[in-house]
Amino acid sequence: MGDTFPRGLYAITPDDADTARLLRRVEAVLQVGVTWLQYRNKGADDGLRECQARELLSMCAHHGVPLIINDDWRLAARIGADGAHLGEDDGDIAAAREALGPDALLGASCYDSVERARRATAAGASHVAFGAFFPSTTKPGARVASLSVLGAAAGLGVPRVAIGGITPDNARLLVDAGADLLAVISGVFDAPDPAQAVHAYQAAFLPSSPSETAR
Ligand SMILES: Cc1ncc(COP(=O)(O)OP(=O)(O)O)c(N)n1
Ligand SMILES: Cc1nc(C(=O)O)sc1CCOP(=O)(O)O
Ligand SMILES: [Mg+2]
Repeated sequence: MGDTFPRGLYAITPDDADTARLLRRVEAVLQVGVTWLQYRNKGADDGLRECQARELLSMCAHHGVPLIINDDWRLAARIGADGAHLGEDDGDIAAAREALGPDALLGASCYDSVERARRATAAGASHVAFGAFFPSTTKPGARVASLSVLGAAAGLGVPRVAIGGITPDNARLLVDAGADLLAVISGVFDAPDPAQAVHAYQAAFLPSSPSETAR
């Protein structure tokens, strides 16, 4: 069943008030290829967020990459984005599903709770996110999740996203534990070479080489 789920890198934008610079940074990553992009900007006012979201949506459409809007399903609906991501303080999943329609990507933050993921899926979430699995410089206060939550959520029938402090070095651990998508901010956008970092995350989804499995 999980064979048909989307897999790969789910890049999330860093807070950047300079729209031209943000678009350059994202373009470099989209050129290599990511599975999904999330627009997240915790520092922008409503006007800047809508402007940046609209620019990113047209860039993502050009690259064939779905754009998911963090926090604000109304903004996602207004601009025709591909979906929204909601945490525990970001509104009602069922209301968002109703507004966005049956085909929208609708993610729910589930932290370390399979029960929360079960409820979110029943309310209309199309995928569920767990984390933080490792210390995150972006969100130092994030709640901690254990690897076992990914396996425990396998039966929900929706893709499982892992987030929080994910680096190319720990990425395979999460994929092996059941993550379908790896959601990453700093590991991509703060990397000295973001394009090279994208390749490194993509490698975590490839089968292990025979020399690695023999070890
Ligand atoms: C893919 C993904 N997973 C989790 C989050 C975190 O959502 P939330 O808890 O609402 O925190 P903020 O991102 O809004 O600070 C996410 N954005 N994306
Ligand atoms: C936005 C966010 N949510 C988290 C959660 O655990 O729900 S961790 C996190 C930060 C992710 O950024 P980085 O890849 O730089 O660690
Ligand atoms: Mg949120």
